[in-house]
Amino acid sequence: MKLSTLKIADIPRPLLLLSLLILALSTLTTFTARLTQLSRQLSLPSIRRFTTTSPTMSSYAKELEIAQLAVQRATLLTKKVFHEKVKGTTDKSDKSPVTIGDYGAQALIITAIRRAFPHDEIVGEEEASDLRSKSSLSGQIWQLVQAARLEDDKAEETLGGPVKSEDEMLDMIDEGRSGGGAKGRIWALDPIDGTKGFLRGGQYAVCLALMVDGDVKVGVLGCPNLPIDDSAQLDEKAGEDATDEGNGVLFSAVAGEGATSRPLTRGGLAEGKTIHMREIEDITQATFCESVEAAHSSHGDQFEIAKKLGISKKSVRMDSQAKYGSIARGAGDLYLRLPVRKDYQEKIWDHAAGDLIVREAGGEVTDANGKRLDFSKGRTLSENSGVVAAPKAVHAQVLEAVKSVLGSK
Ligand SMILES: Nc1ncnc2c1ncn2[C@@H]1O[C@H](COP(=O)(O)O)[C@@H](O)[C@H]1OP(=O)(O)O
Ligand SMILES: [Mg+2]
Ligand SMILES: [Mg+2]
Ligand SMILES: [Mg+2]
Repeated sequence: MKLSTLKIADIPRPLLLLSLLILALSTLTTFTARLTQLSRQLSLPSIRRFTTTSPTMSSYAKELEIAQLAVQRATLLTKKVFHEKVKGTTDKSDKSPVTIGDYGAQALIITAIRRAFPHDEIVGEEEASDLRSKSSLSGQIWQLVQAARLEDDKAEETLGGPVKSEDEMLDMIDEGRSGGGAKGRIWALDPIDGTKGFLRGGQYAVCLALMVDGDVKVGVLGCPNLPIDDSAQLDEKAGEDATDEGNGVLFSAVAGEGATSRPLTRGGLAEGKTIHMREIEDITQATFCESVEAAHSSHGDQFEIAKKLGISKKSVRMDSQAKYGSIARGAGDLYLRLPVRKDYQEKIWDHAAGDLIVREAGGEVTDANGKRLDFSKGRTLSENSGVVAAPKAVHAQVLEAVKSVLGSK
C-alpha cells in the first residue's frame, strides 16, 4: 500500500491509540515546561506550585544546584587561605578587614551566577577598586582563583567553567554592585562572613541567597569549620580554635521546601539530610548563640535576656552565619543579635541565607521589635533593628524577654 493512500481506518486500532497517547503526553509535557518557565519569569508562585509535578522536584532546582556548587567551590579557595599565615589582609574604608579569600570567593561565585543566570542582579559585599591599584594582591587572588576547581568535571561544567582571565576576575567582583530592592531576581552574597573569625581561626561562612521580589527563595551557607554531624551539640568552646580537618557542612533551603544539610566535599554535591530545629520543652535549658565580637551585638543585653528566660548556661560565642546553621539543625536553640549602635544597619548578605534556612527548619526570625527581616529595602536591612531567631513555639516568649530588657533601658 502506498503511503499517500494510507487512511486512518487502515491503521490497526492499538497502534492508533498508542500514537494518540504519545502525542497527548508530549503536548502536555511541553505545555507544563512552558508554563513553569513563564511562571518563573513572572514570579507566579501559585502557577509554579501547580506545575511542580513531583514533591521532590524543587521550584528552584537549577538555582539551588548552582548556588550549592558555587559555594562549595569557593570554600576550596577559602580553606586554602585559612591555612596560610599571611592572608593578604587589608582594611576597607569602614575599617573592617578583607582578605584575598574574600575577593577570590566573590569572583568565583559571581562568575557561576553570571554564566547560569546572565540577567540576575547581584548584591555582593566586596568591590575590586582597591585591587585594581594593587596589582600584586590581584595577582595572588588570580593564582588562587585558577587553582579552585571542583574535582568533578560534571560539577565544573554545571558551573559554566573557570574564570577566564585576571581582568575577568576583577570585572566579576564588581558585578556585585547592585543596589538591591523589591523587584526582580537579586542574589545576596557574602563571600566570607565572619572575616574576623576567619583571621582568628574561628568559624566563618560562605553565604549566598536568591531573592525574588524582595523575598528570599533560596539560601546556601558553606561552613567549612562546623562538624559534619548535625547532632553534635554546641558547647561554649565551639566558636574557638576551629579547623576544617574532618569538618565542613553545606546548609541549604528553598522557600516552602524545607532545609537540608550535607557534608562539604571537594567535588560534586554529597547526599543531603533534612534538618529541623530542636523542640524545646524547657526554655531554661536552651543554648543561645551570639557573636564573638562585642562590637557586632550587645553581649550585655543578650546576657540580661538569657537571665530573664532563666537560662543559666553560658552563651556559645561564634562568628558568622554559622550561628543560623547551627540552630537550624538543633545543635543550639536561640540566636540573639541586639544592636550596639543605633546607626548601624545590618547588611542583607549577613542574614538572607540564614534567615531562610532557620525558617524552613521550623524557626521564626524577626528583629528586636518582632518584625520579619525585610530584604526589599536595598543593600541593608534599614527597616529592622537586631535579630531574634528561635524555634517557632518559643519565639514569642523570647521576644517578650527581649522587649522587656530593651524597654527598661
Ligand atoms: N556594628 C556592627 N553591628 C553589627 N554587625 C556588624 C557591625 N559591624 C560589622 N558587622 C558585621 O557583622 C558581621 C559578622 O557578624 P558576626 O559578629 O556574627 O560574625 C560582619 O559581616 C560584619 O560586617 P562587615 O565586616 O561586612 O562590615
Ligand atoms: Mg558578613
Ligand atoms: Mg564578608
Ligand atoms: Mg566584611
